[in-house]
Amino acid sequence: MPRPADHPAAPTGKVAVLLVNLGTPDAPEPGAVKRYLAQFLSDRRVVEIPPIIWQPILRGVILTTRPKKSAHAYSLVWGKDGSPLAAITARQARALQSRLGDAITVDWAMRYGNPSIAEKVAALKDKGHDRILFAPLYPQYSGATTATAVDALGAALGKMRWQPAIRTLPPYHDAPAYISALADDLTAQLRQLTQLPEVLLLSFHGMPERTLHLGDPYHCHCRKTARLLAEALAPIFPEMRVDITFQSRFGKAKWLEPATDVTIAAEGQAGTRRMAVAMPGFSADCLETLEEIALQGRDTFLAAGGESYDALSCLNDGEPGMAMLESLVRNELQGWV
Ligand SMILES: C=CC1=C(C)c2cc3[nH]c(cc4nc(cc5[nH]c(cc1n2)c(C)c5CCC(=O)O)C(CCC(=O)O)=C4C)c(C)c3C=C
Ligand SMILES: [Fe+2]
Ligand SMILES: [Fe+2]
Repeated sequence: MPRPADHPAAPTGKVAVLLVNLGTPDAPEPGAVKRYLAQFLSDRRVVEIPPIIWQPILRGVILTTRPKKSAHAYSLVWGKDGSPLAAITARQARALQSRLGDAITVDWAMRYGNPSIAEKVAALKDKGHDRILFAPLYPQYSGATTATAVDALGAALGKMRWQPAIRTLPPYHDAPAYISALADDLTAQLRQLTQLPEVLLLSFHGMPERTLHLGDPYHCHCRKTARLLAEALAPIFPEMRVDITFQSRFGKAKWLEPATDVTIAAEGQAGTRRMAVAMPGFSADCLETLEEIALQGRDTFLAAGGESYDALSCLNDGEPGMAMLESLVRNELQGWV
């Protein structure tokens, strides 16, 4: 039977993978950073203070002071392709696309800023993708990252008459493919250093400590990743100590400890001469790895008496990380392709 002339086009039958990361400003300028921070820090999954108390602090204090300081920090790491987080996430999507082939579409979106989850899900559906694997690139689950990304997806679906079927990539903090990708990648980076570090810090993004007591598994996920990674590295580098720390403290509440900056200073003061820092919880290098850890971390360590300091790269779009992502994604796509 021919389709009536006034029937809308209804493409179907395609499968997509949508990689998702946190988001970043559109430019390293105070105005763009302010717009980004206003959206990010108004998310009640991120700052769990009642809006009646938090919004006056955010609008009156934080958004009048932090954008200028953060914009300067962003300008130190901004590349010719823009923000490192966005540029690397785009490269990861391209690399995964060529690994998966044309039968599956790979795209990427950000929880805050651009490109948004809502616009990407709508565009994929319009082009006939009625099955979408939604993949937040956070190995360790937290309410402030994984859950809020899925919330944004739910809000986007809530506006659609004809929703695609959805699967979400589970956290992969203890997946053998993730641990071995990290171990292989860090081994290669450590072997390129002129001298091995005495200590390797595994620095994860922090969270308020109370989230642990409220049942967020983030802390346990980070500790398990750190333990498995330390076990994988121990036979290769038996002389090197491996410690876990938490970085990027924000606000006045107590955050998970030990803090990375405090530990870097304490190591230098205690006589450690050579230190390296890896950040296994970040899928892509970003402000927090390139500025806070690579730049500020070095200053802190050298000022405390240390002699050599190396911030190691995240998995980014390198071979070990992309092979891991391909295997995680193929596993979740079973039955769809
Ligand atoms: C990897 C996991 C992350 C967790 C967990 C996380 C929690 C968290 N973050 C803030 C506040 C800020 N984070 C900022 C930057 C930022 N955070 C992550 C990842 C996690 N955050 C990334 C990848 C980035 C980098 C973004 C980029 O553009 O490169 C910032 C903005 C930068 C700044 O002004 O310092 C803030 C603010 C909180 C409060 C929180 C947990 C509750
Ligand atoms: Fe953060
Ligand atoms: Fe724990």
